[in-house]
Amino acid sequence: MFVLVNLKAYPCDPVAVANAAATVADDTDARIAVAPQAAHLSAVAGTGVETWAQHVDGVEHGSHTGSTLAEAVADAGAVGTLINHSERRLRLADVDAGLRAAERAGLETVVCANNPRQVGAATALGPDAVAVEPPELIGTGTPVSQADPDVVEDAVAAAAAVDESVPVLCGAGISTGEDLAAARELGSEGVLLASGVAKADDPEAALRDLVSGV
Ligand SMILES: O=C[C@H](O)COP(=O)(O)O
Repeated sequence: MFVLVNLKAYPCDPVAVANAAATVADDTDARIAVAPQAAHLSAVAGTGVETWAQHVDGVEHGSHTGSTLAEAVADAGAVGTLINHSERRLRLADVDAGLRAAERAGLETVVCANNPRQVGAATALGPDAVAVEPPELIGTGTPVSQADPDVVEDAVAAAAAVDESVPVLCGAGISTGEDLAAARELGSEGVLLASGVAKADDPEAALRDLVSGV
């Protein structure tokens, strides 16, 4: 199971969370990655934790003020990127362009989708993985894997119908080992989570609990 921790724009200490994630990953052999704000990528990568971007734009080097360039993200130490997070939704053409930019820069990709139909469409664009996240459960602490198991199973089926080699992650409200174990039972190969770690008083303890479900 892949545990991808998105720090969003939460007021946590990204380096402290990254150090906690690196420690837990080393102790447990779990695959844990942290996706901080773009401005914090270098600092987070400096901890040795697997580092992901929250977004890249579908642009190349050139006149693109304010954009997030895939090559710059990779130079800062990221090895992967989210695309089309529910809080950073893109048009289909921009998801495609973001994927091609990430590929060009050698970044692994997870394309997010709100429901199984979108998972099928996202899979057709050729990402390394897709993640299903019902927007209404994001940030609620109510885990998708227990509150809405059908959406996870249907997402796994939707991705497999397009390309069986593309793994499915699930996210929204995941915070415990029990939530992660439930996700795995439904066919998910990883979890995308944020508040359960970024807002935890003790991120290391939160991560240890999570990976107990691996
Ligand atoms: O990127 C993470 C997801 O939006 C889930 O957020 P959450 O774990 O706070 O529900």
